[in-house]
Amino acid sequence: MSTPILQLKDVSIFQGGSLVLSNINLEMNKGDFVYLIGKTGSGKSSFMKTLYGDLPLTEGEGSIVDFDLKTLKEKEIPFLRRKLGVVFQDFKLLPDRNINDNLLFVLKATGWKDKTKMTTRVEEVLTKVDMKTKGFKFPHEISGGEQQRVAIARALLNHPELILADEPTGNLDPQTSIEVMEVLQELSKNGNTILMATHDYALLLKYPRKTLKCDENQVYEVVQRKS
Ligand SMILES: Nc1ncnc2c1ncn2[C@@H]1O[C@H](COP(=O)(O)OP(=O)(O)OP(=O)(O)O)[C@@H](O)[C@H]1O
Repeated sequence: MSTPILQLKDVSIFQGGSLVLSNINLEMNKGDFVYLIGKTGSGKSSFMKTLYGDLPLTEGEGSIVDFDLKTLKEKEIPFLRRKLGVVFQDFKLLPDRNINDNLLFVLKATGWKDKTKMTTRVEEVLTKVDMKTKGFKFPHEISGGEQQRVAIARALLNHPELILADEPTGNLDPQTSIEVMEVLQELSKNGNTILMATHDYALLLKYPRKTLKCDENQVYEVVQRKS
């Protein structure tokens, strides 16, 4: 059997010396889709930050895309991030360049050299999120939902083994949230592995998947009934 993409054993997460979450146990394998839910301040972002190396893992055991989170060194973090696709609530596109150049910038920064291959890859990921015809536009010239789709395309550039989406629909209206969710569902159907933090319960009901809830410093699985 192949090793899990993500494995957490008895992990506790701290912020500024205070316990945020304790006794987290989670295993994710290729193709899994898992939601992380919980109220504001319950620890979802701290959980995500631990996974992409922004918050050190000090208690428990954790491995992610073949990196050991407990022994992760500062200089390994860029290599970890290359195997992850991280999507944030606020898109984080560079405002001073168009969509194509936003994506090319990431490819250059991650070591791509061949111009033709780079252009092809940008087209491929923009096609996946249905944004191929808008690559010439600047971020301020497209809607919030479109910006988030571009941010998802950017996350896909280096064929991530795991996509971490932290409140990807947090800034979007309900209809646009569904459009972004459809993109994530399609990626999931095609074998991508996705962990998504959200407080949007309407999405959970519409797209039921395994759900972990952060509450009162604990993380536990919520059983959803499929209708
Ligand atoms: N840099 C920090 N230093 C100290 N405490 C922090 C820091 N960041 C977050 N916290 C605290 O950790 C707890 C969890 O915060 P976190 O941002 O992980 O929650 P969240 O569930 O993601 O909330 P939200 O939905 O508002 O983003 C909160 O009590 C918060 O005040």
